[in-house]
Amino acid sequence: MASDDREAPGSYFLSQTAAQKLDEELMGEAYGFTLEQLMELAGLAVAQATYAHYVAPGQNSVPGEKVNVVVCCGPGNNGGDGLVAARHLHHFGVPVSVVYPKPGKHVHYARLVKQLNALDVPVLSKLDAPSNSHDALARSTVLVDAVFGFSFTPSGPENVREPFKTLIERMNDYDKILCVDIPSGWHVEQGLQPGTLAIQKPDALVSLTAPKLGVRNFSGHHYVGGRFVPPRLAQHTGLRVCHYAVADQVTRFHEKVDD
Ligand SMILES: NC(=O)C1=CN([C@@H]2O[C@H](COP(=O)(O)OP(=O)(O)OC[C@H]3O[C@@H](n4cnc5c(N)ncnc54)[C@H](O)[C@@H]3O)[C@@H](O)[C@H]2O)[C@@H](O)CC1
Ligand SMILES: [K+]
Repeated sequence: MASDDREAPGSYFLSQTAAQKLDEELMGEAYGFTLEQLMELAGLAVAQATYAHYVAPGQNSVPGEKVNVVVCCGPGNNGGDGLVAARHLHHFGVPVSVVYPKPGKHVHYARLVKQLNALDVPVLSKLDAPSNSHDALARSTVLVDAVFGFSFTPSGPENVREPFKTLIERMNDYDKILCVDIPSGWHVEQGLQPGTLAIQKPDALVSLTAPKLGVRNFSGHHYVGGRFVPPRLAQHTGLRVCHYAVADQVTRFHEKVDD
């Protein structure tokens, strides 16, 4: 963290309302971003974190093991981030496919799928659980969880509706899961709720713009991406923005949680 960031007042964490409001401000009159721009930067950050965490030589990649990435996408903008990430991972040379059981209606999602089709990145409607856990390929499959983000609201005892209920159940068979913005099914402000269907054991997380209150006690590998918040907006909303190295789109979040 840069010293001037450390001295800034405010919180590292966003409530659900604050996250939605920040988005609106970024895309409003004063700051002039478009959703497509923010999604592209968010998805690029997710691809960079996935590459750094599972593919690049280092402590989390096994030498000689071939990584396959499956990006599981939901119907909203969290799913859109996943579609963008899949395209960048393909360009990074990583074998990648997409599971997209219920495409969202916004025209931009259709464009993102078209871009994946043009690269022959498979876009499938369901995730098949690994048939043989001893199989080397199954072991090296990494999942990117882009099913639900900060707009997820539990719907009663059956907190996730189909087809995402089945998808999340299947995803829980894997242990290398990197979550986009918040683990799917978690309460945005209260985190994993006992007895609910959700990603149970996320290995890594890329919080976008800033971590949400629900991941305050997240104990896995925590990254932050979405490098687009103007300092003036951060100051005005009381948000502490993480420091990024010169050309990086992601940074590690390992601040002592003291606010
Ligand atoms: N400024 C930022 O941080 C940015 C955030 N973006 C992404 O946008 C996300 C928020 O996107 P959205 O507001 O579109 O919402 P989400 O992607 O969080 O999900 C909304 C969708 O999930 C469905 N849904 C909600 N609850 C459900 C339930 N219980 N069972 C089944 N389906 C359910 C809704 O019908 C809706 O289609 C963020 O988390 C982030 O990933 C980026 O795309 C752009 C920039
Ligand atoms: K998610």
